[in-house]
Amino acid sequence: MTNVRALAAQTLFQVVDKGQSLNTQLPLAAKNLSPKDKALLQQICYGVLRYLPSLENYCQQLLEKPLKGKNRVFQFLLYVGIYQLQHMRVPEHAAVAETVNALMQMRAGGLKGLVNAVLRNFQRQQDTLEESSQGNDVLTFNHPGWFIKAVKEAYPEQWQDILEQNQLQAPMWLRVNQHMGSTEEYLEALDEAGIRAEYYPEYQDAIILDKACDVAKLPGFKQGASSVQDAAAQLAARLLEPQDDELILDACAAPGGKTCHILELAKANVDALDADSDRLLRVEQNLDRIGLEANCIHADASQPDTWWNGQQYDRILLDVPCSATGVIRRHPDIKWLRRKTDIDDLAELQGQILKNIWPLLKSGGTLLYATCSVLPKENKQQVAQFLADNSDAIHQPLHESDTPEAPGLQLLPGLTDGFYYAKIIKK
Ligand SMILES: C[S@@+](CC[C@H](N)C(=O)[O-])C[C@H]1O[C@@H](n2cnc3c(N)ncnc32)[C@H](O)[C@@H]1O
Repeated sequence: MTNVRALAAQTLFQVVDKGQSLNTQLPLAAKNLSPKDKALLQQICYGVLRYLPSLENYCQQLLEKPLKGKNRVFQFLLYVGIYQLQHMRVPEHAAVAETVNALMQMRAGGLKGLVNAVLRNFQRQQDTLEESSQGNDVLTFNHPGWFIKAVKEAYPEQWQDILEQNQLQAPMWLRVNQHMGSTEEYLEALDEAGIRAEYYPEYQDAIILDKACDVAKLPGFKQGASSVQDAAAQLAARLLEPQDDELILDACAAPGGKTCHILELAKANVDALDADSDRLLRVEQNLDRIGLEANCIHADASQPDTWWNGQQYDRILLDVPCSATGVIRRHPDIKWLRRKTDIDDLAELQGQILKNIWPLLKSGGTLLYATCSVLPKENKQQVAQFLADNSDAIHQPLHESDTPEAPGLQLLPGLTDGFYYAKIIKK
């Protein structure tokens, strides 16, 4: 099947109804597409996931009854059609023609009349339909209700801004490999290659590109001169402050962005651990490209007795599994795949990993706890509880208002992704 709209409808059905991640479904759907069609498929899938509640609301009003059972996938095709009309400014005749072509390819020509009518009625009634979202937070901000409530509670002043940022396309940040040259030098190389970029000195190794570009066009990418990594994620290695010859544990390492950064900053001995063997392979691939080495271990960080050799670490990075609610703009499927109950389960797992990894740290050693979440339960509440439970854990402030009761540095999505860091030293 090569019709991009049909592929988008199938992909969205797999993600929203079948709970599959967009990261796994998109490459499967895009396998035989040209680069241009790949980009279109991605744009449509990201867009529909960004505006799903609104699209559902319009269809609810435009259809007598929702499409169900074996016709359910065509409900997603309607979302694709409406998304094109509302956000991509595709002319009505083209949006209808392309969507009908998709129907033909999906062997559902019988739905032509219905799809035609829904898309044309959407155009006619667009203003009224859009007004029907007013006063409803879920339809206004296009996030699940439980998440809006949690963000409102945690950030009474900033909740709207956070939700609006999540709807935007994320910028492309690079990490410059300090082994191979300075950030300023790489900025010059980008300029020579005609790639416009900017440097924010507070994110020492990071450069933001004006426009996302194919990594093959980046100077020295193949040789490891730079990597794609958000500036907030780049703070991990800098805050950990790795030193030459130290023994360091990166306990949840895959796909290895932070492992590579640690090794770019120091000639350290790094154990890179992950519970997912497929993802651990990606750590090895990333290390290979950069030409650095770590000891990759497939194991469960919450059960050190199954893999630890008894040698304590100088530094530990705990980039724990989390809700990923700080990176929704990069992964809009997170909004629909995460459930409210997942947060309690994740917080329990994070607490378990933190507790069981702590004995592996040397006296005087540093532990950096990190998540790409914006939810306090996974972040400051988690670390505050840990500090209260462990008298040998000394809280190390990362900024002026970082206290043991409300510990850590919480970055919200905007210039960078949403991230959380807390630094703890062992007595
Ligand atoms: C946030 S990601 C890590 C990202 C990584 N640090 C980087 O910068 O590329 C969390 C990782 O934790 C791994 N993970 C989940 N549960 C784990 C466990 N019990 N022990 C070790 N790793 C685990 C997941 O497979 C996932 O790769």
